[in-house]
Amino acid sequence: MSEKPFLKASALAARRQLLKTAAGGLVAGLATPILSATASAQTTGKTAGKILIAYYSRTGTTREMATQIQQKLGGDLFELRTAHTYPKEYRATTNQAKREQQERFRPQLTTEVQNMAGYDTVFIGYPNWWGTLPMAFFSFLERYDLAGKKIIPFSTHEGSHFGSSLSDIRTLCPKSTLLEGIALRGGGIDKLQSSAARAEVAAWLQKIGMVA
Ligand SMILES: Cc1cc2nc3c(=O)[nH]c(=O)nc-3n(C[C@H](O)[C@H](O)[C@H](O)COP(=O)(O)O)c2cc1C
Repeated sequence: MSEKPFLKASALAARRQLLKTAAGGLVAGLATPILSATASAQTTGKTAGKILIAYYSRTGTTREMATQIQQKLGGDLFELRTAHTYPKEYRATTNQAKREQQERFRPQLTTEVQNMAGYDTVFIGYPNWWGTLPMAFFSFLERYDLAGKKIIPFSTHEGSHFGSSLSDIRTLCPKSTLLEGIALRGGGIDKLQSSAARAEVAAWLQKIGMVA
């Protein structure tokens, strides 16, 4: 289950991203295609209709971050799920994911956002997979029109930080405004539930002006 193999593989991408971030900041522009439909969104009611927290998580680590964000801000939690599945075994999953990335596969999503037009801010949360977003998020960002919305990325990883995901988001969503995100080293749900990790998430939300 070790994710250490990714440290080397993605170190370059992470470094490139750091340089890009330092040079250009994290602000960018828009999105692509559309849709809306049935929901798997839940709401606390505090900020219903304004903030969407969309996430993909295979083993629950990124879900934990999404939940913490919702606890702080309210908004609607939305989990991306796919029609196809991944093997239980870690290495088999990474192999499948690698093939999907090489083939630019777009998984079919089985959950849908009911009214994307109603959201001003869309958090997108994902584990770093082979240096970028899981392919399910490519499906998502190509499917919904996020033009004019704020996109706030959050990610968990095992050494690659955001990898090249931020530039991939900019490419997919050129008319959205990409705010500063957070990438936390995963290491399992327990680690993300620690007070240190919670404090990091809270400080980041404050820094980007989402909480007073
Ligand atoms: C298919 C796959 C590819 C991965 N690729 C990377 C990677 O390139 N870099 C990295 O740091 N971690 C990589 N990881 C580790 C995950 O990003 C990390 O374990 C994450 O916290 C898992 O989040 P989740 O529990 O929400 O699924 C990969 C994991 C999987 C399953």
